[in-house]
Amino acid sequence: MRGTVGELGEFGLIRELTSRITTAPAVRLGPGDDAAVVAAPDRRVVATTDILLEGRHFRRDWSTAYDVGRKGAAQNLADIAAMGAVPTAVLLGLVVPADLAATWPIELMDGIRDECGVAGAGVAGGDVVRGDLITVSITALGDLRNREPVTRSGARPGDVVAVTGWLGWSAAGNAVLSRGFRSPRAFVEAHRRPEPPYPAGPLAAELGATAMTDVSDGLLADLGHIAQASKVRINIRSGDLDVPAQMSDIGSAVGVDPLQWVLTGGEDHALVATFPSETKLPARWRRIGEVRHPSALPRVTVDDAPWDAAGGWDHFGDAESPVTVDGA
Ligand SMILES: Nc1ncnc2c1ncn2[C@@H]1O[C@H](COP(=O)(O)OP(=O)(O)OP(=O)(O)O)[C@@H](O)[C@H]1O
Ligand SMILES: Cc1ncc(C[n+]2csc(CCOP(=O)(O)O)c2C)c(N)n1
Ligand SMILES: [Mg+2]
Repeated sequence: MRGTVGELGEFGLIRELTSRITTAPAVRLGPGDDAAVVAAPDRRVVATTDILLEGRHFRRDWSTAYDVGRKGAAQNLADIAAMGAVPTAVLLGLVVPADLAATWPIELMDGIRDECGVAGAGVAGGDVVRGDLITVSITALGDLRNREPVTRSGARPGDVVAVTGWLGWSAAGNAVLSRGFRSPRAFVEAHRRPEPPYPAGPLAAELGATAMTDVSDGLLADLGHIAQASKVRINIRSGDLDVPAQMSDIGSAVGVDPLQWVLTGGEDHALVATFPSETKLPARWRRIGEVRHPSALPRVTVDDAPWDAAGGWDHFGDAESPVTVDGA
């Protein structure tokens, strides 16, 4: 594909994008009509939306269009899994400049399609608009399969806190990239393409998880949402967190405590959940803490003490990008 988006035109672009998607069981009527038709066997639909903005969520010199597609789909599909649901379909709202190479949105769509394929979902439709900054707005739908949704508000004192998936890898990759390096590759790749453990969400629901969320803003920040919604305190035991040797090496090289990445780095989309203490945790879930009664301490503590360094990502916070600004 040669030329720009402007040369292709709106309908030419839509034709290129939709010609690349594959079928999925839940998408009964895909792109091409005024709206799509998506099966909802449970009769309740789980729905979520997330925006990726060029410069804020991704940089074209750090990530390929394909990577951005994988990541944009992943962060939405992870939200569906975090409700204990199975992803069914996504819709793509896309803003692109007219002078953008046409290959960019096409490769983006390839990434979205492939990540949807990992999670079992399909692309049901979307919209394209011309604008100055690339904006990728994805909406994902999911099915509860006759189970109750796992909300943020069900954690109870005595529950155990467990996590599955990666923590701190994306933030370490971000730190590497923002210093102008391209390696170690594993961390850079983790930043470009998170790997949420999709099937673990419905499995946790099946096992009676009392609360769950995906880690998008940082473990402490996202557990803070659970603690607040559940009116409890959550304590994390730092000794139970995995800090890989290579992450420590990067930390030493750039002068950041790697535990800061594990505790406050977002974008890995690990799943963190609370379970009744007697639950036998499935393989790959690691126990990292426990739910306590509220006290004078902050809602989330590390080793039963306040965590004084930056807590996580806030788009409107003072330290807007706590994991990229020298890791503090
Ligand atoms: N503009 C908005 N209008 C209505 N509800 C919103 C809006 N922005 C956020 N929310 C709601 O607020 C809640 C928290 O949103 P948030 O974006 O923090 O969750 P998330 O998608 O899990 O996190 P992340 O965006 O970091 O992936 C969600 O239920 C979301 O639907
Ligand atoms: C170029 C660039 N700079 C910084 C970051 C880091 N970052 C951006 S948004 C976010 C939290 C989740 O956002 P949201 O709540 O919108 O899902 C994080 C950790 C990045 N990915 N790319
Ligand atoms: Mg989430």
